[in-house]
Amino acid sequence: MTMGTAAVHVRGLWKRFGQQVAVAGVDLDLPAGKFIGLVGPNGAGKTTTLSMVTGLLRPDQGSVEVAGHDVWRDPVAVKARIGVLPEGLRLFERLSGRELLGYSGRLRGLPGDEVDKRATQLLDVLDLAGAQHRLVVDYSTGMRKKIGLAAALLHNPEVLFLDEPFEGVDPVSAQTIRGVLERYTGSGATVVFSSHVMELVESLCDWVAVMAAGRIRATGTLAEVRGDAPSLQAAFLELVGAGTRDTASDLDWLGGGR
Ligand SMILES: Nc1ncnc2c1ncn2[C@@H]1O[C@H](COP(=O)(O)OP(=O)(O)OP(=O)(O)O)[C@@H](O)[C@H]1O
Repeated sequence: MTMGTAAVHVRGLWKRFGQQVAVAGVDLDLPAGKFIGLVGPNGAGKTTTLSMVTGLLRPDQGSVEVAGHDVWRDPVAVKARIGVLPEGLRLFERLSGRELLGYSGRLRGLPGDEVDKRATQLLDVLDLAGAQHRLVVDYSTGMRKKIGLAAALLHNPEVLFLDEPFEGVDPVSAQTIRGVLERYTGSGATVVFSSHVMELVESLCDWVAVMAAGRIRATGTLAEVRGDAPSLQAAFLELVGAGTRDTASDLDWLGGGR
């Protein structure tokens, strides 16, 4: 696909869980070649939206195209072109890091020697070379995110989806992940990641979509979404209509040692 077109094109997306409306009519065009943040408070519908966009959860209504292909009519074409690091990532715990990459690469149809070459490079860049023969079950949270990221990147996808990729990751690993992602978008690929940490989104993304209560509240470049507000955080609080609840008097019993 060419630069300037939409990497993700969503129309009229809905998802209900019983009475709970998780996603309430989302329209979204995410530009290709950008580092994109999907931001919103807890429960905004980010994970539900990303699950529907990546073909993991069937929408009640609406259509999704990724890299020019319909996610629900042409799932194989879409899955070949995307990488996903889902929330609460499940990994094959009894494989070593290297075995996990070997397995992922073969599932993606890559030849064995190519998988080996790419796995060695990814393990190296992500600082996992020393732990490559340890079982994934013994990996720390940050190591799990990194090996999950390596598995999601192995087949060089056009679009990479990451649900809270920095949660539970220390600053050194975060910097490593960030370097890999910046290099990847620098070559024209698209990253879409969800987060509720505004500082992170502000420092990483060129483009953001703000979500609250199942709807998209704003989209555009950081400058466009920030507008006149002093920070993305301030713009965000205004957009999602955060109340000025008096927490201090609500919790008058808390603190002070007596
Ligand atoms: N499987 C499910 N069954 C019932 N309700 C669900 C389910 N998945 C999500 N929800 C509800 O849908 C809403 C949106 O949830 P979602 O996980 O998409 O939000 P989120 O923006 O990713 O939040 P967070 O930042 O806390 O992960 C929430 O109210 C949640 O309780």
